[in-house]
Amino acid sequence: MNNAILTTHNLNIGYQISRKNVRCVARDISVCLEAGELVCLLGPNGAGKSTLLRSLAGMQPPIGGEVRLLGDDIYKLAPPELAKRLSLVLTEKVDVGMLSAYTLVSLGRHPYTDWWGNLTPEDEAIVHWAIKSVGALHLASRQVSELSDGERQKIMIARALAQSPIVMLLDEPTAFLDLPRRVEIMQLLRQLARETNQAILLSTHDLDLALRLADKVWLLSTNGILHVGAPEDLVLSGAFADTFASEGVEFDVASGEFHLHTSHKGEINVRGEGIAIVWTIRALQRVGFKVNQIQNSLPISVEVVSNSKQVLWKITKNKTVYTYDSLYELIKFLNYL
Ligand SMILES: Nc1ncnc2c1ncn2[C@@H]1O[C@H](COP(=O)(O)OP(=O)(O)OP(=O)(O)O)[C@@H](O)[C@H]1O
Repeated sequence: MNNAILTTHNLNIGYQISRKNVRCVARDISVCLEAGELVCLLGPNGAGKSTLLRSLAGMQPPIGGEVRLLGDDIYKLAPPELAKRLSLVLTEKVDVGMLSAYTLVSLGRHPYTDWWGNLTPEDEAIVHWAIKSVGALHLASRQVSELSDGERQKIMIARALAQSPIVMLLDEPTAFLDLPRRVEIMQLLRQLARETNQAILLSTHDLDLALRLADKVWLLSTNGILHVGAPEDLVLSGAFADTFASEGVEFDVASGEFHLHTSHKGEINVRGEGIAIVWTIRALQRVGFKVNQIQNSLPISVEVVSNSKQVLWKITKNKTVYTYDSLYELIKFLNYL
């Protein structure tokens, strides 16, 4: 079934840097955004994520190719019609003066209101619904300038929702937020895509969250190629590791995490159960040990002994047993070996 809302054909994006010279950032992009999907646009710094979002939003003419929104060329749509179909949330903090959160969200109804911007009861209901959908009814009467970054981001999303678009584009909506707020905003956007059947595309540097929450990933590499697929498809194809390969850091396909290159310190046996063993393994890997949970014949072994009150680490080296009550002390001991 094809639920494509926004499609691109052989799109080349970039900048006209002089009369004769063009800087092409990415080329030959033929993709589509589908109804009800949350798509995360990932890529290293400078890959062209913001350029792509602006090009899809009709704010920056492409160097070649086309962007179609419900079949219409986006660059030929009249601005009011475009605003009814597409909303854009940018990262920059906008100076909105003394506006209340409610008033800011109600500006999202601008494409539908009369010349004076009067809201009908139906507009008011949509504004109320948008604020409620992002869980921000308690913020409605507050001044936007007094809101925290996370609170303001919710209000900006509500404003975009109030526009009743079919596509929402967001440039780094989780920048400046702490981890719980980032998870909350990403989950909210995924839920909104499902409930409103909108297509939502957001750029982010939150690779871990995108891997866990996105229906689809658009992965833009620095050579201007866009890889598209389920997050797991891009991990399995190696596109993820290749795109983020850099000196000192590598993507671990097995764990889905990025690891720093650390000098290899040797292999170590680890035994034990429960959550303490998980964090013991992480601590040992962090400092460069290869952990073995099966073999028992290695020169160094660690046993994690835990009860409801205490965790102890018993380390055996050359038949001598040393006991520590913190991973910090255990690692310190291993670093001296
Ligand atoms: N106005 C401009 N004129 C010419 N080149 C530009 C302009 N704006 C950006 N660029 C270049 O285009 C490339 C892509 O920039 P863009 O901001 O789209 O990347 P990004 O993936 O969003 O980066 P980041 O993750 O750092 O925000 C970069 O090489 C940048 O230097």
